[in-house]
Amino acid sequence: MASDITTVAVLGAGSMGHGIAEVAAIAGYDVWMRDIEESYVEDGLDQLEWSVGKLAEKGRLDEDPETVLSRVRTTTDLETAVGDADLVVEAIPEDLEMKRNLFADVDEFASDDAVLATNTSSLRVSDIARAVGNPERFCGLHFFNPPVRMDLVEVVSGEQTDPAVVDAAYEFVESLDKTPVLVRKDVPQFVVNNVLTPLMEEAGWMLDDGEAEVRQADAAMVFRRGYPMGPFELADFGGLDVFVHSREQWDDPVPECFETRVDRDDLGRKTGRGFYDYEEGDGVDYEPGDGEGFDTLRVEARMINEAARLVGDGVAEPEDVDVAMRLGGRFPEGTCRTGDKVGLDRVLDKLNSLHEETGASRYEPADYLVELVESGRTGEAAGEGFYDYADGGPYHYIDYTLHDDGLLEVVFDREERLNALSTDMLGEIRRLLDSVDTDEVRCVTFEGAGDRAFSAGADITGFTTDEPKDLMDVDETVETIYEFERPTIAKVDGLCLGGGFEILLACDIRLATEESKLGSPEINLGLIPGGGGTQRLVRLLGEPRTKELIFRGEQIDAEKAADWGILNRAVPAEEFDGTVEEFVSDITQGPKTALKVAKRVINDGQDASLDTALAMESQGFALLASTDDMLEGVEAFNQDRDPQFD
Ligand SMILES: C/C=C/C(=O)SCCNC(=O)CCNC(=O)[C@H](O)C(C)(C)COP(=O)(O)OP(=O)(O)OC[C@H]1O[C@@H](n2cnc3c(N)ncnc32)[C@H](O)[C@@H]1OP(=O)(O)O
Repeated sequence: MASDITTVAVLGAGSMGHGIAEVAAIAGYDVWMRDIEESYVEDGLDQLEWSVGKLAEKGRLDEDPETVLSRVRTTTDLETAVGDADLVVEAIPEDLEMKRNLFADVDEFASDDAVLATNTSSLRVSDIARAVGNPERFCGLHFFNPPVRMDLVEVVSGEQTDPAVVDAAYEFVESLDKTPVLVRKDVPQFVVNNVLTPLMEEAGWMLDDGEAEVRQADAAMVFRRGYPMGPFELADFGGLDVFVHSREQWDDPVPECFETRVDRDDLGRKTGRGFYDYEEGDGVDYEPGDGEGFDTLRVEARMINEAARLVGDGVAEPEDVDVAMRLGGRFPEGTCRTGDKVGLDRVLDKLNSLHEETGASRYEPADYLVELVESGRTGEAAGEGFYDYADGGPYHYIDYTLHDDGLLEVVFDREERLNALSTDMLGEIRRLLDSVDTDEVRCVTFEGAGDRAFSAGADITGFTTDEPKDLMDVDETVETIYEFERPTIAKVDGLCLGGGFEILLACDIRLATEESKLGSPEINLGLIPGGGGTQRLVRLLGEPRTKELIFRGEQIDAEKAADWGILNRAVPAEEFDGTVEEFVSDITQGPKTALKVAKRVINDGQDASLDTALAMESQGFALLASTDDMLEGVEAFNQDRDPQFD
C-alpha cells in the first residue's frame, strides 16, 4: 500500500467507480464506495462481488474473496464516505459542473490532507480542481475500463498540483500493481485518448470523402498494421456518442459519418447498431483480404503527429507515450516506436501533402516532428528519431539486471500480452546476449513479467503483419540462448507456451511453479513449433510423447512436465524463489570455465556419434586440467574447505 494512504473513498459506483473500488480493496485498502442512490450503490456492489468471485475462480486473488470484500463499505452519504479518507477518487459522469459541485462538498467533509483525484477522461483536471479551496492537493487518476483488467493509470498533474501529491498518487497506483504513466501537463484527453482519437477520426474523414470503406479500414489497420481493433470497430465498442461528445466538448470538428449515426441513435454495440449491425447483421465481419488499398500511413501519421505534439509540449516522454499506448490502447507497440520504424520524414511528408490538399488544421505538423526531421532524426534507419539507436536503442520489451555475483536476470516485459514474443522483443533478447560482457556474467535467468506467464509464445498478431522471414526470429533467438556460453535458467511461473516453451527447451536448467502450464499450441494455429520445438522435444521425450504434445496442442501441468523430464523441478509457489536461489548460487559460485566447457560438450555431444562426443569430452577435460579453477578446486579439496572460484 502507498505509505500514507490506508482508506480510499470512491465516488460513483458505476463501471469505473466499482472497478476502482475493487482494485483498491484487492490491494489491501479500506474502501468506501459512494453513490447518490441506494440502488446505484447496490448495483455497483453486486458487480464488484461478481468480479472478485471471478478472479478467485481463476486463481488470481492472493486472499479469499470474503477478506477482500470485507474491506468494502458502501454508503449514499458523502460525509461518511470521505470523512476518514486519505484519498478520494471521483468517478461520476463527465460533466464539469456536476464534478465541481461534488468536489465543493468533498472539500467541506474531507480532511485537509486527503489527496483528491478525478477519474475524468476528457476534462481538464485544473478546471475541476478550481472547485476546492486547496487545488494543490488535487490531481487526475485516469483508470481505463475495466480497471480490474487494464494495467494503465494516467497520473495527471494539474496546473497547481503539488509534486508531493503527484508522487503520492503515483505510489498509490504502483501499490495497486498497475502501471502509472505521468502526464506532466494538464492537456485535455491526456496521452492515450489524444493519440487514439485520430485513429477513429481520420478513418471517419476518409469514409466521408469516399476514400475508404468501413471494413476496408478496419481490416487494414488490424491485419496489415497489427492494431487490436479497427477504427470503426473501436468506435462501435466505445460508443459513437462518447466519441462525438469528447470532440464537441473542445469544439473539434466531427466527421459526418459519426454525426449522422449519432443522430439516428445508432451508437454502436450498446444500441445494436453503429458502423456495424449487431442485431440484424453479423456484427464486426471484416476479413483479412478486405484491407487492400487503404492508406494506413494517413491514419498513423495523424497518431504519430499527436505523439510528437505531446512529447514536444513536455506532456510526456516518448517512453511514457509508448507504455501508455501499449497498455491503454492495447497497441502492439508504442506510437513513437512506430514513428521511428515508419520514418518520421515519411510521416511529415504525408501530413504536409494532406495539409496542402485540404487546408485542414488537423494535418498541421507538430513543431517537434518538424524539428526531428529537419535535424535528420528521422527514425531508426537514421540512427535517431524519438529514440536514440546509437547502441541499438532502448530496450522496450525486456528488462535486465546484471548483479555483482554475475547473475544476469532477464525479464520478458510485455505483461499486457502475456509476454508474447514480438519481433522487437526477440531482437532485444539477442542484442542483450550478443552484447553483454561474458566475463562479467556467470549465469542467466529468464522469467516473464507479472504473475500470469513466462511467455504465451510468439506474437500471433504479428503473424499477419510481419514478413515470413521475421517469423524466423524465434529460431535465431532460441539458438542465441542455446549457444550462450554461460548456464541459463528458465524460471516459469504461469503459462509457458509456443515460442516461450521453445525458449525454455533451449535453457540449461528449467524450474517452474506447480501451477504452471506448458505446451506447444502451434498446431491450433495451423502451424508447427519453431525454434527447435519439434527437434529438441523429440530428443528429450522420444516420439510418442512429443507427437502427443504437438499433435494435440495440449497444455500439460508442471508436475507432468517434471515427470517427463522437461523440467528440472516443479515446486509449490512458496518454494519457488528458494529453489531458484539454490541453483543460481551453485552456478554463480561455480568454476566459470568448467561450466562453459561442460555446457558445450553436453550440447554438442548430443548431436554427434558417441565416439566423437567422447573425444569432445576428453578434449574438454584436458583443456581444464591446467586452469586456475582446477588448481583452486583441488587445493580446496586438500585443505577441506569450499573452493573460491574467480
Ligand atoms: C514458433 C512459435 C510459434 C508460436 O509461439 S505461436 C503462438 C503460440 N501461443 C498460443 O497459441 C497462445 C495464444 N494465447 C492464448 O491462447 C490465450 O491468450 C491463453 C490461453 C494463453 C490465455 O487466455 P486468457 O487467460 O483468456 O488471456 P487472454 O485475454 O487471451 O490474453 C491476455 C492478452 O494477451 C494477448 N495474448 C496472449 N497470447 C498472445 C500471443 N501469443 N500473441 C499475441 N497476443 C497474445 C491476448 O490477445 C490478450 O490481449 P488483449 O487483452 O489486448 O486482448
